[in-house]
Amino acid sequence: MKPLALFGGTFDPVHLGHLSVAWEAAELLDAEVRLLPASIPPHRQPPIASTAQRVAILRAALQGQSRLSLDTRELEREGPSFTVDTLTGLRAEQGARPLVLLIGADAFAHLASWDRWRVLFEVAHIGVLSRPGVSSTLPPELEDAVSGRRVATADALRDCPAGKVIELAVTPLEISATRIRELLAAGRDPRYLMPAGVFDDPALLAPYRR
Ligand SMILES: Nc1ncnc2c1ncn2[C@@H]1O[C@H](COP(=O)(O)OP(=O)(O)OP(=O)(O)O)[C@@H](O)[C@H]1O
Ligand SMILES: O=C(O)c1ccc[n+]([C@@H]2O[C@H](COP(=O)([O-])O)[C@@H](O)[C@H]2O)c1
Repeated sequence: MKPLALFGGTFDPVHLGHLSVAWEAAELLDAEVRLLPASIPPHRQPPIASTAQRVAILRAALQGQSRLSLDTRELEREGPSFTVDTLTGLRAEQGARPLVLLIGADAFAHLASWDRWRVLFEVAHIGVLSRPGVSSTLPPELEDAVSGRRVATADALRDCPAGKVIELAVTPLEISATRIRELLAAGRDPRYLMPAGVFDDPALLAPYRR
């Protein structure tokens, strides 16, 4: 069975960096990949756009392809969107199917601060997406937890449902939602940093314009 990979984020807003790495992860892992917007991201300021606005941008961004889809389960839960709760729910739903949590290298370096973070390895594999300017050196506590779990090939993720860590060397794209918010707030048009469909409806990016 194809692994199911979840790519969580605030997506405030989604950009071509997200979509490109998610697409490459789908290819490298031969997996179904779902983008998983957080309702209340646990470790940052609340998003600028509302949940409905972020979802509308995601839907526009995903049009015209069928490899990446949207999973809105975190938006239906109250309180902070703890990833461990989401993956535990998915594990119950998906049986022994391999699950892969996709995380950018910057977010992965902070994994040891996540809620019940050691449980994550019991419910899913982790796919770490390289990101420009982010070192692969981990804090000692996280390195201890990860060493012994690393695998080099995607095939190794199919042998068991959870517990492995794979580094995915994706094409570096130095795009961030922070930069896109800055450009929009300054009245600029980040047209080629975002998927074309998002610009078809000017209302979609209105929350970020001043
Ligand atoms: N250009 C990129 N390359 C690789 N991973 C990325 C890239 N942009 C975002 N990610 C990863 O996508 C996930 C969701 O990120 P998020 O929605 O916070 O986007 P962001 O661009 O980092 O946003 P912000 O600038 O608001 O912090 C995280 O795991 C993050 O590391
Ligand atoms: O579960 C946690 O404690 C936790 C702490 C920080 C981040 N996360 C998740 O990591 C993903 C990326 O977060 P962010 O803040 O980089 O957009 C998103 O799915 C968050 O819900 C999860």
